[in-house]
Formats: sequence, C-alpha cells, structure tokens
Amino acid sequence: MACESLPMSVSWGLLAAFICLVLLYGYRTMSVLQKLGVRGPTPLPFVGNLLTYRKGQNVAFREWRQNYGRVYGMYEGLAPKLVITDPEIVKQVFVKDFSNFPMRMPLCIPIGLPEETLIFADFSHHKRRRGILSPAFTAGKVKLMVPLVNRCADFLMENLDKLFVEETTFDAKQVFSYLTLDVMASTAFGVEVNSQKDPQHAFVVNARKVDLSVVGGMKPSLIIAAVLSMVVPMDVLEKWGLTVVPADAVSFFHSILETILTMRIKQQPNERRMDLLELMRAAREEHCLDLPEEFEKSLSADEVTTDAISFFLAGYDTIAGLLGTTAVNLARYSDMQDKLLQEVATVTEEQGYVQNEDIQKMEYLDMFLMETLRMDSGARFPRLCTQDTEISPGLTVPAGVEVIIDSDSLHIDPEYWPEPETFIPERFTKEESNKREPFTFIPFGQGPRTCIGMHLALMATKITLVRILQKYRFVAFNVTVEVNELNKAADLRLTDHGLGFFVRNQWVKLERLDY
Ligand code: HEM
Repeated sequence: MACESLPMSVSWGLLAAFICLVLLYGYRTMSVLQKLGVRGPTPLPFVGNLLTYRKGQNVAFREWRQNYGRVYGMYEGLAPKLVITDPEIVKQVFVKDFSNFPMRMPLCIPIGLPEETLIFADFSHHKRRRGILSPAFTAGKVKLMVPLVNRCADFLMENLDKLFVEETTFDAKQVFSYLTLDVMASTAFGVEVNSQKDPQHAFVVNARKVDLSVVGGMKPSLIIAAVLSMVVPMDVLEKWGLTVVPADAVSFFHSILETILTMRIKQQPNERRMDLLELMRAAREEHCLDLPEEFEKSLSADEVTTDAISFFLAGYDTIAGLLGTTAVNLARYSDMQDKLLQEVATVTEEQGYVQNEDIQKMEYLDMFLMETLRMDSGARFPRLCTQDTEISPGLTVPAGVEVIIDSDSLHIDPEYWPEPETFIPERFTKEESNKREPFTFIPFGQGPRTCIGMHLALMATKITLVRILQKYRFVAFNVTVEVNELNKAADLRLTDHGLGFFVRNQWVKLERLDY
C-alpha cells in the first residue's frame, strides 16, 4: 500500500515544487520595480496591471499619471515597464542616452519582414539604414512628391463628389484609408492606383492583406499568434503563416518592386518618376554618406523593398487617422473651421492643384493640425534599455527593462499646457511654440528614431485637407438623425477604427460650399 502511494506523493510533491517555482519566478519578476523604489499601481499575480486596459489604454495611463506622478512603474503580465512623462527624462532616453535605449521592444508576434528593417532594427543596423534613408525624407525631397499627392487627391475628390451626389452613408476613416493607400502606393512603391474605384487591383488586394490593425486592435489570427507566442517559438509561428505581413503579400511587393527598379535603371534620370522609391534608389547609388567605414553604404534591392513595405505599414493608417480626427475637430469647432476656410480661400484662389508653397503659407492649418496631434495622437513609445542607465538622480533602469514614453499624458500635462482639455490652436503660434519647453510636444517622437515620414505625412495631410476645404466643409452630425432626412449633405461616418491613435466614435457630414 505504502509502495503504491509513493509515486502519487512524489507526483504531488513535484507539482507543489513546480507551483512554488512558478510563484517564486512570478514574485521575483514582479519585484523589479519595487527594488527600483518607484511607485505604481498594484499588480495582480502574473497578469500585472493588464486588466486596467479594459477601460481603454489612454484612460488607464492618464489615471496612473495622476496617481503616481511623472515617473512610475507598471506590469504588462510579468513584464515590468517604467513609464515616463517627464520632458527632461524623455530627452535623456530619446537623445542623450540613445545608445542605451536604441530600439523598440520586439513585437511578440512575427512581423514577416527581416529584423533589420528600419522600424525594428537594432542599434547598429538602424544607424546604417537610417543614415542612408534620411536624405530621402527631408522637407526638400518630400516637396518633389507634391504632384503625386495631388494626383491621389484628384481621385479622392472624384470619390467624394460621387458620394455627395449619391447621398450615401460612408465611412470617413475608410475614405481616408483609400486615399492614404493610394498615396503610399504612389510614393513608396511607384505604383498609381485608385483603390476606391479599383478595389480589385492586385496592389490593393495585397496591401489589404497586411494587418495594419496591429497598431491598435488585432485581427483574431494575430491574437491567437500572440497567445501561442508564450509557448511556441517565433520561427515556428512564422512557418505557420502567423505574421503581420503575410508571405504572399511580401513576395508580391518584391516582384513589383523588382520590375520597377529594373525599369528605372534603363530610364534616363529626367524620365524617372520622382517618388520615395526613386529617392531610395538614388541613395543606393550615391555612396556619399557620412557613415563609418565599416558600414556598407548602399541599400540592396531587398532592403529597399522591405523598407518600402515598412513605410507603407507605418504611414498608411497614421495619415488616415490624422485626417479622420481633423475632420471631426473641424466639424466640432465650426468657428475655427470658418477661419481655416478663409485661409484656404485666400491662399488658393481656385479649386484644384495645391502647391507646396500654398501649404507653407497656411499658418492656421498648421496650428489646427498640431493641436489635433496634441489632443488626439495619444501614443506611447516603447524603448528597451540595453545597459543599466541612471535616468534621474537615484533612479537606475536595469538592462532588459522596457521604458515607455507616454506622449499622451505629456501632451495634457497642465504644467506645460494650461487648460489641457480645451482645443486651442493658438498654442502653436510661432511665439508660443518658441516659448515651450523642449520635449513636451512629441507626436512624431524625437531623436534618432523620430518618425522618418513626418514631412511626407504632414504634406499629404495638408494637401488633402486643403483640397477638400476648397469645396466642402465638415459639419457635426447627430447620429440619432435619420440618414434619409439629410437631403443636401452626404454623411461621413467616422467609426471606431481600432487604430491606437485617434480612436473616436464620431459622425461628421460634408456640406458643399456656396462660393
Ligand atoms: C500622421 C502620420 C504619422 C504619425 C503621427 C507618425 C508617428 C510616428 C511615431 C510616433 C513614431 C515613433 C517614434 C519613436 O518611437 O520615437 C514613428 C516612427 C516611424 N514612422 Fe511615422 N508617423 C506618421 C506617418 C508616417 C509615414 C507617412 C511614414 C513613411 C513614409 C512613417 C514612417 C515611420 C518609420 C519608418 C518610423 C520608424 C523610424 C525609426 O525607427 O527610425 N510614418 N512615426
């Protein structure tokens, strides 16, 4: 009898030992922040503070900021995170100690692109890649793409006119997504598409396979991948096809870019279309970069392709989100919209093509967009600490811990932004901006990993808005009003589009201007 019960007691013993080890591991991991002496919300075992996200991430982070100050700790599952909303420390992480915080945290699901791609690259790959690519994204170079963006805006206006005449209900985020898909296809891939008119175009079909929602809410297959990633290695998930960018879409983009790049080499310089692809191609050939000797100074065709895909990934939903939120704000603040309409009418006398010089003259447009980015971009930028670093007197971040720069809380800190909840574009006059403490407004990040596409994004957003505001105005629309009660106006539905930035459930409609 005793002999029979022995294996059973051994099994129980082993189970108890295993549970103790797991608990010990959990306890040790979850004491990291305590040891640092930072305050923060009490974590639940193993889940950490993840459940608080159910309120919405912005709500959770804003509450924590209020309760625990500008530097505090929280846990995502077992992973300790140090949250920073202090501009001086932001500067240190982004710039001064960049080499100790050089990269974002790797995603827990495979992306489907090589690790050295700009967005995901580690310190050394990033330095080389960014050094080669940055010259293609300056304000001067981006200006060369104004005709391409105007062409995409032509398609948008045709679509809006049609929707307006038909008085159908449509989704504003989707309408702007069509536009940004066209802009990114045109600039990053050198392909002209009108995705709303031609949704079956091979480029559109493949672009839609890319799971951009990874930025906000994920599609079910990737949620499954995220759960499986706790036990299944990344390369196995990749083999199973559980990637953000599916393999067939990557090979499609590779093949079109190969064709286009081969064609461009045969063309005379003056015959070549001026787009990001061309600028990246030129960067491959120029070899005139200020990079250390040990770096290969040109991008291979493969690298150009994967970076083009990552630009698409980074640029597509963000521009559409900014346009959608701006449309809502224009509808909401009607008197400010009047002011902007006046500026548009004064600078561009006729409807149609908008020059780069036109948008440069529009100060109010810029101020309105900046205030929209301040109040609604709501992003957090993760950085992995790779070397123990003292970020403020007495506070050393250990290597391996993730630091989160919470720009949303920083953008509503009353010490830097009086009446933070009020929409006031005048905060961004030149005088006010010059007075502002550095690193308090960071919608595109800062330092070596700041958004490379900022100039392109702002140029495309401004041209699109001006093109729309030459002809229409946005009007707030009460959802309870029956759609068929609207005679003259088409209604634009801005849904909760699942994007981490700019999530709102709002409705706006378009009204045709009389003049
Ligand atoms: C309104 C539109 C956009 C917003 C608000 C935005 C915002 C951002 C932010 C906040 C970052 C992260 C900065 C950091 O981690 O410190 C970023 C990075 C990046 N963005 Fe954008 N972005 C926009 C449009 C674009 C466009 C159009 C492109 C491509 C052409 C682009 C390409 C990138 C890339 C490649 C990175 C990673 C840069 C690096 O690691 O060196 N973005 N963006």
